Amino acid sequence: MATTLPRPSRAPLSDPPASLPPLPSSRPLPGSPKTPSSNRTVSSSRLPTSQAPGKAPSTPVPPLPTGQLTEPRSALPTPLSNAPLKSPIGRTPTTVRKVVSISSFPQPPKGNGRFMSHSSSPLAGAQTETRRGSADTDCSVNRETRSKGGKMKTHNGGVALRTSSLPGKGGEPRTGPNGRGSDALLSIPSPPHSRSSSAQGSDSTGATTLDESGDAGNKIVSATQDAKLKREPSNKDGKGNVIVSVRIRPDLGTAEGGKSNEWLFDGQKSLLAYRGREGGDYYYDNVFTPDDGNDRVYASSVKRIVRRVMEGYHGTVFAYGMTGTGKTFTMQGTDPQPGVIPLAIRDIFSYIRETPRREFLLRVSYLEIYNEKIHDLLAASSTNGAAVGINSQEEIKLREDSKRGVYATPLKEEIVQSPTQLLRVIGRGDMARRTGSTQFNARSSRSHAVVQIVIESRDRTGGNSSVQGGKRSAMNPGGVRVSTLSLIDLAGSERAAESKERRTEGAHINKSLLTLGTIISRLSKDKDKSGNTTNAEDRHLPFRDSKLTRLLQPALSGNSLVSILCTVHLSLAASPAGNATETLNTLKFAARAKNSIVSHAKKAEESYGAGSGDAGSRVLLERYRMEIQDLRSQLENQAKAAKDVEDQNERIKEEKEAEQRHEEQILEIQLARTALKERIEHLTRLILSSKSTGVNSSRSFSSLSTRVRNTAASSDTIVAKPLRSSTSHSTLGVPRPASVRTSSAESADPGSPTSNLENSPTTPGEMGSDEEDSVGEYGNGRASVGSQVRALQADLADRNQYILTLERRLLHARRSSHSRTSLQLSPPHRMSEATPEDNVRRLLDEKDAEIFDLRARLDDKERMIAALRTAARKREVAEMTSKRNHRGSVHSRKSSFGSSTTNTNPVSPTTPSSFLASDKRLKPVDEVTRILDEMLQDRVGPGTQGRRGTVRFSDDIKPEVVVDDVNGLEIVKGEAHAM
Ligand SMILES: Nc1ncnc2c1ncn2[C@@H]1O[C@H](COP(=O)(O)OP(=O)(O)OP(=O)(O)O)[C@@H](O)[C@H]1O
Repeated sequence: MATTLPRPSRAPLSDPPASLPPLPSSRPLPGSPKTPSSNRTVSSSRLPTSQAPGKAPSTPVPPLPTGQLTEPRSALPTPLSNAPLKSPIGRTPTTVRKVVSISSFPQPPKGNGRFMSHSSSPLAGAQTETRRGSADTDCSVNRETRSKGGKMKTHNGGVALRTSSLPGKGGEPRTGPNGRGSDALLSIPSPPHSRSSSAQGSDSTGATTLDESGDAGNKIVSATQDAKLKREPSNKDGKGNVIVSVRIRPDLGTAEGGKSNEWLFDGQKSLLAYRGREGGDYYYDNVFTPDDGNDRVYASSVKRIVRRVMEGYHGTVFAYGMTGTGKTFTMQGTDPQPGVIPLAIRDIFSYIRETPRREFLLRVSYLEIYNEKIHDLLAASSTNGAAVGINSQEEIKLREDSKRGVYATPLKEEIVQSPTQLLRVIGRGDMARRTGSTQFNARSSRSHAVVQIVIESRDRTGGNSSVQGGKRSAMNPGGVRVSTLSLIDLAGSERAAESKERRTEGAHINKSLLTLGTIISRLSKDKDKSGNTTNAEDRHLPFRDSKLTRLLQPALSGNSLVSILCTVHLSLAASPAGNATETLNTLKFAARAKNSIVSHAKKAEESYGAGSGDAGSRVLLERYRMEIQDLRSQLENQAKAAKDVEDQNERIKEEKEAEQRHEEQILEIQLARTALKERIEHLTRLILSSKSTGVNSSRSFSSLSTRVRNTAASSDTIVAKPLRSSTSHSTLGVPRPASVRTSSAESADPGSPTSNLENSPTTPGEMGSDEEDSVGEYGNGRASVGSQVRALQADLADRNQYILTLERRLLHARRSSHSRTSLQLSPPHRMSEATPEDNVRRLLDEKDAEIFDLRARLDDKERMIAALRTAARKREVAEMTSKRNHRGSVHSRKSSFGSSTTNTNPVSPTTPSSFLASDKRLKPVDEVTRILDEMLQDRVGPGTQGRRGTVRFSDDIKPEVVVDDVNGLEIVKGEAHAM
């Protein structure tokens, strides 16, 4: 079985590190040991060709000693049955000078590969079946550009090497042209000290694997170890933690260089061979032919890393190569052919869309290292493509942090939310980047440009919430994971330039690239069991010798997944200018990188809280979440406070309104009381007291008593009918019974009607019996005075009661009036115009006017009452006088004089004859009183203008005018009813 086959020996990558990359001078780099080519040369003619294609050898082959130079291929016990290398013109290449042994390189893809010389590439389309997967296609299925026939193309287009021994599709064992039977190596375990180990279950190349758990580093077998070390299973997809690819730039139809049969490549086998001096076969994870577009380059070498970055790993992609070979084209691309950066951005956002359970925050920075100085390309504004103010920037330094690693500061970072925005930001940085014309590139990048996309992500549902002492609930999302994708377009290495500026730039560029090469080279040196380099000098890795290597330190030290895209231009390499060395150096750099970078990339840990220090505070997602929480609670508090204030204002407003209403009511009551008191005083003054002139006459009192009795007897209704009833009768339009108001009670207190009420007779019977008692007790005029006083007191009590009623009604009227006024003011437009003060003022004015009106009317009526009282008093006096006279005449007639009763109209000295003359026309006092009451009712009826409760005469009852001749007053009589 092929699995027992030992590995064929490999030529070690023993080229001196100093030779990579080349210095601008054309002279060989010092200390650049050369492996004797004779020992390394394999004549293609000596390669076994007899074996049938696809057939693996059955004979086990012992491994060659480590470091041993390759034997001629024909001598190798290799299962290969390589076809002879042929030039397109049928010339068999004489030698394959060196077989570059990269033990961990991925195996060539299945199928019938075919080596092609570079120059044949334009024709390759006719011979190859190109089935490039879209950029979305997974790498493992995307390498379907298959050249039929297993031919290796030469640069000038010839078929150089037939790799008929390669297996076809279907996972058959496959051997490389140099005898690397992948399956042959499967069962050989890696030694403990091997730097090349694959994580279990990882999907990677034999050399580098992605360690999902992040524990085991993935190691690369150095070339020197290659022969003796056992091989890891090789992954045909060539994907791992470190992916090294070489891209061959197509000729663009210009006379850029020469054609050569010395350069051969086979994209299918990821092989690039140089048949010239110091040449050899170089295997990589990918060799992209000139036919391969950016999408294929991305899908095979970067896509997987981008996905891993989204999952929490750090990733670094950089393009390396001499000037004009297509680094910028590969990284940026063009509109029809977007490069790695735009394709990565597209995938980043696709991943975000496909992962709803996590939330993301993206920020981007863009810097360039120009002449060993770092410039922020986003901080510099650009005008018409020219960087403005880039030189006046604050110096950007590199710092190191245990969490962040090496980083540039201060550096502007922009938060981006869409692919378009991200592309726009990067495009802005591109505008600010330095470019210049070189010998091989009209628009050459003169600086190393680093786009850094920081991805913060967090599980929305809380993730492993228990880690925080169980305090985090589902409401609190999980910890924040921060990963970084660095996309680097290095400046091109260049030989001596003509202009001074270009030379200075070139010197810096080459120095940094040289340092990078040195580090890569030293990393690939032999290591002892503990992983230390055996050579003491090689233990020192000069990361600090250049800004570029310092910045790349975390990635080169294994913290990151790495994809190196090396670009070559074989036409240039074959040009008479002698760029073959440069191209070779690029290939060697790529080979060493593949062989030396140990990536033990781990998923970034999730962090909780904003943390402390710069590293912690950079977790913007967490900071923003906390800020959002903080702002939310502030908002809630403010809303609560606002509501409290609103409630308080409402309460204050209500209290003010209530207070105002209360004040208004008090004012109204006071006004009403004042008015009523005044009226009572008036009325009290009008009522005759016992001390009044004329009342103290005994004759008068006796006659008064008689009159009262007579009046009471003549009337069906009893005196001292409470005015309450009178009022209600009046209101209902029913004629009120007459009341007797014939005397005054000096002691009556208008302010305390209750006390008067208590003493006042409430029933007609009481009143009547009192009168009778009084008459009976005294039997003269004096006896009736007491009765009169009681009657007056009763009358006063009634009036007080009446006042109370009036007060209530007045209050009620005010309220109704107030509410009507409010309603009138209520329309929105008026409300918005009138302030509450205006309303109150207007209301007060109305009330004042009303009070004034009422007072005026009250005055009128009081004057009328006064006149009527006077008239009534005179009439009563006259009556009493006439009765006394009558009794006297009867008595005298009965006794001695026998005087006649014909004189019915005796003239009293106190009674004017005119009053007596008008006796017939005068109406009883109680009727007048009733009219007055009704008039008073009119005064206090509901409504300010007496609309309701106003006393009106009905149409069918004509008011009767009684003329008081004594006072010259006209008294209107008539049955009234409330309207
Ligand atoms: N694969 C390719 N297909 C088509 N054109 C390409 C390809 N690669 C490079 N080119 C073209 O070659 C020219 C030089 O390429 P580019 O500027 O990318 O080289 P570079 O390596 O970035 O050079 P420098 O280091 O000087 O910046 C450009 O015009 C570019 O469009």
